[in-house]
Amino acid sequence: MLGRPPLVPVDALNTLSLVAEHGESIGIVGRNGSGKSTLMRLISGQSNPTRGAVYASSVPVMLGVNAALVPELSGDHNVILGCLAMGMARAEIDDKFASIVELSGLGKAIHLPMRSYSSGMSSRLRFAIAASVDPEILLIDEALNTGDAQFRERSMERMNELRAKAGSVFLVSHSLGTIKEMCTRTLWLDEGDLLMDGDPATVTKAYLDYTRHLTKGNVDSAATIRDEAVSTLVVTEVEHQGPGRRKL
Ligand SMILES: Nc1ncnc2c1ncn2[C@@H]1O[C@H](COP(=O)(O)OP(=O)(O)OP(=O)(O)O)[C@@H](O)[C@H]1O
Repeated sequence: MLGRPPLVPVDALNTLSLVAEHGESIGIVGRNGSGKSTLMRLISGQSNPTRGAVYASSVPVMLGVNAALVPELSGDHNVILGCLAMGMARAEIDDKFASIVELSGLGKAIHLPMRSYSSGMSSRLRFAIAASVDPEILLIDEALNTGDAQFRERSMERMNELRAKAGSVFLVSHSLGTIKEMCTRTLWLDEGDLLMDGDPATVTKAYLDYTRHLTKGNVDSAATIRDEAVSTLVVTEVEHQGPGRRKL
């Protein structure tokens, strides 16, 4: 039968509460569909929570400028457009222009229309534009991390620089090595629930144990690991913030 597809409500993320301190680099791990990107979108303000609120000392910036770019325009015009969309003044764009083009590694292709780029080339340009901001609160979703080996290395360098400058970083990654290497704290999400919030080595070990048991079909032992993880959670109560803070 033709007609409208049924609307299916999805609880992408259930009630959770946490405080990120200045200087923390917080990794987020979890299976596909566990709510990691949703949490990042809530923190960045790209989505609004159905209930609750996010308070931040400055505007959190997600590494990515997808919506702003125009395929018909050349790479260099898109650099300007992307930077304007991120709120940069023209003088700042002029200062940063050369380094953005260099980071993109596109060479002469920067003068060609973006629609002529391969998907890897487009990602490189997007990343180079996005990485030109120096936010206090930085959000990195691994899904953005594309490109060839050479570009990955260069983008990692720039990400490390950004992380070093930023006050707080949130990093979503399926690479537990990256999480352990780069983060001071790790959150484990599963089916929209926050299961664990602690040091990266402990949390990634529990998560890995859990997925191994699930892969082997040991549903009961996986559930035990899940329950143990949840029992370590300490509920953070966040009070309504006073002046100087903004509700996002
Ligand atoms: N725009 C959307 N419309 C409907 N459901 C959505 C939408 N975005 C996310 N979801 C659902 O919300 C849940 C959480 O998705 P989310 O993208 O946050 O997961 P994730 O942990 O980032 O997954 P992955 O590791 O696959 O990137 C999933 O069940 C997903 O299907």
